[in-house]
Amino acid sequence: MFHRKHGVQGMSDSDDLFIREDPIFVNKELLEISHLPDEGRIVGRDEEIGQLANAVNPAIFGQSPSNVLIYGKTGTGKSLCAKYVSRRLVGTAEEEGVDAVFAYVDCAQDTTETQAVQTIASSVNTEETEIYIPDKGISTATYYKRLWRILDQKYDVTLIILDEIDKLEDDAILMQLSRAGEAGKVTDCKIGVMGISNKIKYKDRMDERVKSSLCEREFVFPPYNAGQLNEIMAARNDAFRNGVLEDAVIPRAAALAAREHGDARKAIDILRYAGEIAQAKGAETVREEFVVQARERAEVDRFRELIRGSTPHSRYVLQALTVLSLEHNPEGAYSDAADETDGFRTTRVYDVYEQICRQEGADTLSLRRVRDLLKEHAFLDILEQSRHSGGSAEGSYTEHTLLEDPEVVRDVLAETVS
Ligand SMILES: Nc1ncnc2c1ncn2[C@@H]1O[C@H](COP(=O)(O)OP(=O)(O)OP(=O)(O)O)[C@@H](O)[C@H]1O
Repeated sequence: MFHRKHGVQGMSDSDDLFIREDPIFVNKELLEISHLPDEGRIVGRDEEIGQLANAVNPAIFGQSPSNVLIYGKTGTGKSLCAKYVSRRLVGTAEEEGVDAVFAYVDCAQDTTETQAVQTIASSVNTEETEIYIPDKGISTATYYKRLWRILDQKYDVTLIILDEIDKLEDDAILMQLSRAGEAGKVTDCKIGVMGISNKIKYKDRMDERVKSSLCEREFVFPPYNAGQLNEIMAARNDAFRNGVLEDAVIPRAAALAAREHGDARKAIDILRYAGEIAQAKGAETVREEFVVQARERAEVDRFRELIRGSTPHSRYVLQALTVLSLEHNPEGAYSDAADETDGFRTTRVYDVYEQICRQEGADTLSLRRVRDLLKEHAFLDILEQSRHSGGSAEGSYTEHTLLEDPEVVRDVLAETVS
């Protein structure tokens, strides 16, 4: 009986179990982070795009492009501009009769040399080469051999984008890529590397030889201001149905994102989440009040993304500061205003860090290394550092204040415990 009734209902032409038309979004892909906008939608990066293009320009004549390193805080358009310039370069080179290709590697995903070389080889390979690149099961050396053969056989120029290059376990692949030509492994194809990092000190860790060959040109992308974030979002407002997005939403989201980090990813996330909140509430329009809730969600996501693939010690250091912040400001007492919480001196953070290492059964890093890790977190606005003068007896010292909500940090760190 039930089946029959259900069947009849299912067959009627007005089954309202599913929503057939999204009432809020009409083209939601525009708000997906992986979406690569067209030129008209890239805002405030003309200069950076021009400089990058200039660095790789020789490639369109089949000559060696400069190797570049792009630095900047998260969400400043580094990956976007690198991919955009590479895509245009391949098109222009083709018009000039030069076979060009680019490969994109997310080094937070492909952290080992083998994974990275496999990704490059499989992304530039085509059926014509009749070379097989298995997902796994062959040695790193064999992946390289096959990669060099593909490059020689098919291309005049190859650009390799290594995003989050600092997440690579070591410099081995950089060494190989930078020396492929001179070592005679690849004779007919020029290789250019675009490294991307949000660790401003990354270069200091590089092997000297790799550094001199890979850092021919360096660019630093600044954070966006509210006006630019406004434009970036406005250029994608056709993700929403006509008339659904209330006028105050984008300016509010832009103001929030600019005040905190100038991060376009976060701004776009806020906009998408505000739409999803409207959907979930069955609201007819996306209202300004949804932006505040959306921001909280975007903040958690942003933090999760920031520490994705970070080293255990980088997380222990953060955990130490979080423990101190929570002790100082017990559950629920945290306020958004960072200046209401006191900072903690490096030595205090280090003491707690040592305890955490003991619990985790890990050896401790030196105080100097921990200081560097704290600096890296400060660059990404996870924490803030302030210098204090302790008087003649004490000398000056640094204090660290967590800028993220310590409860969010604690929860996200707990998810990623190895
Ligand atoms: N100038 C811009 N115009 C339009 N969209 C932008 C712009 N800059 C960034 N975006 C968008 O913001 C998001 C984040 O940008 P992107 O991934 O390039 O940042 P990133 O600097 O590489 O950050 P991360 O270091 O976290 O990887 C993407 O969806 C991108 O399309």
